[in-house]
Amino acid sequence: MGKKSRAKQSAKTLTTINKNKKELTKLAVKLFKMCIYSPSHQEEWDYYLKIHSAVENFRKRHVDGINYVSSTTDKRNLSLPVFKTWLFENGVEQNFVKLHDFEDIKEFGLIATEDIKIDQSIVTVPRQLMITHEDVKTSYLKDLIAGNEVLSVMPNVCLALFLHFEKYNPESKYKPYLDILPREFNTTLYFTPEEMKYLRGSTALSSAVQQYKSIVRQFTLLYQVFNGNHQQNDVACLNAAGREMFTFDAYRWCVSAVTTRQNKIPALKPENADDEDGLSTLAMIPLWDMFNHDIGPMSTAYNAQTNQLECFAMRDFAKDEQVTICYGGRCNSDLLIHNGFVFSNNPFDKVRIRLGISTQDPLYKKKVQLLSRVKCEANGLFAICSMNGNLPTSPQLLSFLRVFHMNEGELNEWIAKSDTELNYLSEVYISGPVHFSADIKMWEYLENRVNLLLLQFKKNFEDVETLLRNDTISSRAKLSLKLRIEEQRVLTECAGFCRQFRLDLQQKSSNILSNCDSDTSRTEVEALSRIAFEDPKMVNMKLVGAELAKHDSMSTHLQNLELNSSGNVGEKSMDSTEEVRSASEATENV
Ligand SMILES: C[S@@+](CC[C@H](N)C(=O)[O-])C[C@H]1O[C@@H](n2cnc3c(N)ncnc32)[C@H](O)[C@@H]1O
Repeated sequence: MGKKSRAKQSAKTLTTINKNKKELTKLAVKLFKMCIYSPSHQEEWDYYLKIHSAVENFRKRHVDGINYVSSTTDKRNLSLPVFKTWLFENGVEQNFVKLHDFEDIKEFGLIATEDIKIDQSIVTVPRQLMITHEDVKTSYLKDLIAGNEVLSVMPNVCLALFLHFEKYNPESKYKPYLDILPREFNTTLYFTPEEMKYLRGSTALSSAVQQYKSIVRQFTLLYQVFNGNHQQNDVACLNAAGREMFTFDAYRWCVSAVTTRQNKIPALKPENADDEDGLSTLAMIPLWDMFNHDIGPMSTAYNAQTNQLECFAMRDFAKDEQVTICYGGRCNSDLLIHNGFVFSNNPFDKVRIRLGISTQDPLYKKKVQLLSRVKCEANGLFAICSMNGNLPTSPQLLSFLRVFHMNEGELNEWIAKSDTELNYLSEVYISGPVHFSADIKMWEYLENRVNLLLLQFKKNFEDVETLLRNDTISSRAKLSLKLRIEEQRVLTECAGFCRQFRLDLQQKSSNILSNCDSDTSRTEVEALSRIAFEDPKMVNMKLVGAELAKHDSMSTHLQNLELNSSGNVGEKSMDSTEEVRSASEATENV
């Protein structure tokens, strides 16, 4: 080809690229607008299909226009030797554990090189090796973060973006770490509609769609920042390959790397902290984030004197056994959406069910008034918890159900009570005057509601076990199905509890009534009721209720590190389904 025709050809290519870019920017704007919409529960599946298809269209066009060869090998284990040397050279200590490739499940983890005793120190990671939000804020992303509405309030988005730019930084000090990370994840951001469809009928679908929508919205916003016509210095100074390679796939990879591995550690300077208390900052912690999860005590702490993270064995481990840590009390839907796995018989599991007071209810206003005094939504999602020897109901659910069932007289009586007295509404057994008939109705209602959900599931998934054995169904689809099976377990336990508790109440109620006649005063009935509930089981339930309430109001503690998987890389402004979560859950969301 001659000089002239080569020049003509490259001018033509440039025009095509620019045209493609313009079209992509238009598409990004359109996608962004689609993601502002909040679909109703009924619309949510069709809405998800619509966004998913638009994203696929965008992905295809975008990737077609990119010509970049990654320096990272497809095989993760080829990066292991360099990673190990990097850890050693940077002062990471590993005692009695080594990295292992569990090829059959496509996961890395750690195994014991000899017998390990509980509380033995197994891994120590110096702070300099971690990627913290505190550091990201002062990195080359500093100006961009400070001037961007989303980035300035969302530490996890900043971490994701930093991972992205470091991946395309040939000089990155974190390269050995980035190269060892999984090539893709099983978070629901990677699910196709075919894999997601098994979540239909579960409120986990709403959370998964909400997460998908938030990430698409963030992506389209950032895409416009990196591809705008008039780039400010804060963007123009960033690595060109990083900007060019900012695809949806790249972003969901970074987001998933963050949600599956992020953690909170104490901030060095309170003014740099992510929380209002000035305490913590988000961090990615190499090697420690290679531990897989099992149930057990929290066994990692941050040593503020040495500025390193110290991990101890949460139990005894035999030589060659996989060494695990506990990620904390996550329910399975959060684990699936943010961590890409489901844990069987998870004692921290909970299933959120949708409940609401109808606006047509003549007592709607009074019920809303009373509910707002106990900080409970009149319409939203309420948790049914895995029992694990405790109660299946959260304090919020109990308050809601009691208010939901009140007649006008009861509502007036309760509205007149002090805030302290209103706390009784969230106790499993209300001390003081016992409202038998209302509580019997309440437990019966919950039992019926839960049984209805169980029936629906049976109708839709007649033979779920066969589906799980079916080789033509993808492993991600099987994760959705596994979640549904776990939900069934939690709901079945709850229905059993409601039934037993209601029968107990009915029995006690009839015992009391048989000791009364028309002359028995209200005070005497109340005294009899109290005696009826003084049996060990009821007293025990009351204690459990109080314990649970205490637990619910606890936020994650800093010194005991939890893998902070439920910290959504979602927008700060949560939609209505998120807002109704209990206070403890809200604090977990970064
Ligand atoms: C912090 S990383 C642990 C290291 C990870 N296995 C790897 O290969 O890099 C968390 C991820 O490990 C996997 N994982 C951890 N615990 C698990 C478990 N109990 N069952 C299944 N997968 C698990 C999930 O993919 C999760 O997103």
